[in-house]
Amino acid sequence: MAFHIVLVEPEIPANTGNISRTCAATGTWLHLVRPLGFHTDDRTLKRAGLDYWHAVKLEYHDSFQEVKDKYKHGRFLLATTKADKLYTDVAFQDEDFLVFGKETKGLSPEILAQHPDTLMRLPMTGDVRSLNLSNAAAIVLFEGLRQTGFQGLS
Ligand SMILES: C[S@@+](CC[C@H](N)C(=O)[O-])C[C@H]1O[C@@H](n2cnc3c(N)ncnc32)[C@H](O)[C@@H]1O
Repeated sequence: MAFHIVLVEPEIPANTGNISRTCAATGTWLHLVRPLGFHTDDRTLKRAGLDYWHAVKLEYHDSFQEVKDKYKHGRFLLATTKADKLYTDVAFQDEDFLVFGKETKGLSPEILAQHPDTLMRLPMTGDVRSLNLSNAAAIVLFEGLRQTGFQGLS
């Protein structure tokens, strides 16, 4: 049993590398939806993931729809600055799919419209448009892990 992180068309290799390390440390699946803004042998990607890539449960997909078709019974929770609901008000469940958008544009209006009831946002103040992708993913994932009693190894 584990959470799933879905990155839709990620562009910056260091962000995906950081998230891969977080996934490896927590037993979380990582789903990368193409097109990716980097080659999978990118040095920055590898460096950010350190030598933990072998421990990542990794899948590639050609579209977000492909993820949904494969995991028909999955619950997809979408992180977006455009949500009303705070991520801390979500009751996370083991096996949830936590979905994040690309660095420049976020999730498309079409994808957001498919899941109007499961959008969540991280609170922000000031003129900042958004948080860094890998920070947003880690914050949401660890809230889900906290709620579901993840203890890790001592
Ligand atoms: C760098 S942000 C995308 C910024 C994009 N300009 C936008 O406005 O959506 C990359 C991804 O991180 C997540 N993210 C960043 N900040 C967030 C926030 N405050 N609330 C929810 N998700 C956030 C979202 O999934 C977003 O698609």
